[in-house]
Amino acid sequence: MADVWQSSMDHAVAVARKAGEMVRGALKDDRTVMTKSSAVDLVTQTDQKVEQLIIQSVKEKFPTHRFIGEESVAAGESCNLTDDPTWIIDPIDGTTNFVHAFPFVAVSIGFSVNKQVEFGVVYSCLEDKMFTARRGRGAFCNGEPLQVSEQTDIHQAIVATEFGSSRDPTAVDHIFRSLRNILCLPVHGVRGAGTAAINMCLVASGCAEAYYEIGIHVWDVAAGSLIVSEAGGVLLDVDGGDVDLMSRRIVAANNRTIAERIVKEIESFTLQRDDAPLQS
Ligand SMILES: O=P(O)(O)O[C@H]1[C@H](O)[C@@H](O)[C@H](O)[C@H](O)[C@@H]1O
Ligand SMILES: [Mg+2]
Ligand SMILES: [Mg+2]
Repeated sequence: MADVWQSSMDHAVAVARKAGEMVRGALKDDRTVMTKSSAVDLVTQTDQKVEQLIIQSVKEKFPTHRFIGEESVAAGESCNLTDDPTWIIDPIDGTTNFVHAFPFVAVSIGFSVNKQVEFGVVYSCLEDKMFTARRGRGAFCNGEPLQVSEQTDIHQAIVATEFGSSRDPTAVDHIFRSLRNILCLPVHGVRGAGTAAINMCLVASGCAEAYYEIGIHVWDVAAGSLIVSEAGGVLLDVDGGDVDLMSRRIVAANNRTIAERIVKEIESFTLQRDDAPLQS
């Protein structure tokens, strides 16, 4: 049966590739670092230019579609997911990596309809890996099918996580205690690529058993969440309930056994939701 969202997905792949070229081109040149929510929440002109490139090109082709873009939200746009077709964009996932030329940087584009992610595209542009997933039709990297790891023993797992961009001491204490719990299980290792989207693609590829983080935003994980689930993985909230992409918390794992084991070790905390009303 023809796929009603195929042309949108094709466009997402094409524009992610174009965006990736822009990111690669700017890697050595763009040193105009600005900050957002904290001194370590970085943004560059390239983040802003790439988001504009993606939004403009989508608007020309699909004028009725809506957008949630990281840099547009930073500039004051609302972050509400409606039932309308919505492009959820992180122009550079891994801006800190980009600024330091640390070689994991992604363009992440999720597309949701009726609040459900229909396709996800993560272009790891320095590795030239194009990760894609279409709901119900599997996940791929450069056209090759992806499958999560079969490991069910947490002691033989690699777990990915990040420290995030908050330096609030209470939040950092929670993060460290969770990390300590997980390290001391013990697990084989803890890793972090510096980007939520690539961490999730590593789970989808079977290279890591799980990824969890508190503090991410919907644009970090919209595309990656579908890539993980279409590769056979599971998504949970850090308290073990259903994942909520607006809640800023996620566990993505190869299977439920690993996901639930990790949940037991996470010291959870709550942050302001992405869709909280704007403060005037
Ligand atoms: O701001 P960008 O788009 O680079 O994304 C974020 C990462 O994806 C997080 O995992 C990570 O922990 C950081 O919070 C980082 O900000
Ligand atoms: Mg991001
Ligand atoms: Mg970003």
